[in-house]
Amino acid sequence: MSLHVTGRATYAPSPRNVTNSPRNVTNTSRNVTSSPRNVTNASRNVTSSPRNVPAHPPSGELSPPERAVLRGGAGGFTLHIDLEVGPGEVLALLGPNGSGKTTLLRTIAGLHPLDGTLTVDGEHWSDRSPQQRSVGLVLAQPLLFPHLSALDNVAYGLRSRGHQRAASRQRAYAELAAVGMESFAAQRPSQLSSGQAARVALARALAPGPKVLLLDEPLATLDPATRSDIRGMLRDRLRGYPGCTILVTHDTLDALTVTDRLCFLEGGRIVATGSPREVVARPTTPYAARMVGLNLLAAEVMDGRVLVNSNEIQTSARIGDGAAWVGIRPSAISLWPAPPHGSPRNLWQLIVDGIELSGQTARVALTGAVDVVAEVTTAAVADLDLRPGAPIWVTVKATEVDVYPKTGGA
Ligand SMILES: Nc1ncnc2c1ncn2[C@@H]1O[C@H](COP(=O)(O)OP(=O)(O)OP(=O)(O)O)[C@@H](O)[C@H]1O
Repeated sequence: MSLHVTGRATYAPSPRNVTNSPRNVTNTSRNVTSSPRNVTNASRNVTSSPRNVPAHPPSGELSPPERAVLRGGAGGFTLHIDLEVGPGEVLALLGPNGSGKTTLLRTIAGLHPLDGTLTVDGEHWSDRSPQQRSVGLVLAQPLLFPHLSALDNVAYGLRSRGHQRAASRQRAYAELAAVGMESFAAQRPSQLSSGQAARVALARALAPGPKVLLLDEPLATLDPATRSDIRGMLRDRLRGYPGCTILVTHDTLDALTVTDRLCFLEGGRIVATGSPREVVARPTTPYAARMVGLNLLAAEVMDGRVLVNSNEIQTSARIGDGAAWVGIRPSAISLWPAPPHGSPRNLWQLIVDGIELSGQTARVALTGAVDVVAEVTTAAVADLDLRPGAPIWVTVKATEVDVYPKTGGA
């Protein structure tokens, strides 16, 4: 099973979009909460539930932020995509708000038109209706049918595809067992915790054996402890799934621990891809660097000298001339009240821009000749009397500065 999607998906700038937009159907909170039908079979949203499709919402009915989202901004939006997902591969789709992640999922599910081609398992899907696509979908809200048991929620997709009741329930039971929920088979959604409901939602999406599994921030609404639990379950369950999975997330841990490959979207384009290991070691976009907590500086290498904002950076790395990235781990940055002496190192006097505490560690944003974040102990914050606006001496050993070409890395 493999998936290849290439082409464009566009939202026109015209406000007329509001009346036709598929986004009206699945993504506004009104639709999501009003009908669980939205979830189990993406196609149903569009065709079979008029309740969900406000044909001509009176202009006063939408709030200004809702209208802005539906319009896609004054200039509209175009997703340019060329993406392959291999058999059994779990791909993380990452990027800032509005970069096109959900649009890509919707395009694959057939809920948004594609000007291009989509092949899955060698079959052309571009002209198929959403109903004809073998897609499982999980959203942030599990949206289970409240009047059905967990078992019948999971069996629903099979039943609606014409499978016998007994066979559907047997399969549904196996799917519940695969996510550790067999003992909750008879429970109604109102009797389940948020984590249990998330497990049932995954079982429901996988029960019909879809070729493609689309997960749009499935852990986003869970509390941290449940999230960590469900993240482990997701990783285990997906390991045995032969189809193609795309997981949209804003969470670094989800991306690094659940997926095989990371794909970064920005402004509707793929700007970087790489394995979790590659992205952690050498991110190539500021967004990716922030996600993995690395300082990333745009540099130019000229005659072997590495320049950031015309400041030379000392590094033991050697690369050819041209555009490059400089990567510095926050923990490799040392702060001093006065300039220290010693081995070859970078020395700057910078200004403290902000301080964030997390347990025993503080992240100190620094600005000046270079803009970096340093990670120090909270004790150091007190000892150095760090506060926004204060000058501070900053060193980084040459051996701690990685330099790589802008075209390399992930
Ligand atoms: N129905 C629509 N009509 C017009 N523009 C839309 C519509 N839906 C989304 N857009 C615009 O398309 C762009 C991409 O939106 P999309 O929801 O795909 O982003 P995203 O990366 O999933 O964002 P987030 O992380 O906030 O969920 C945004 O500029 C958005 O405003």
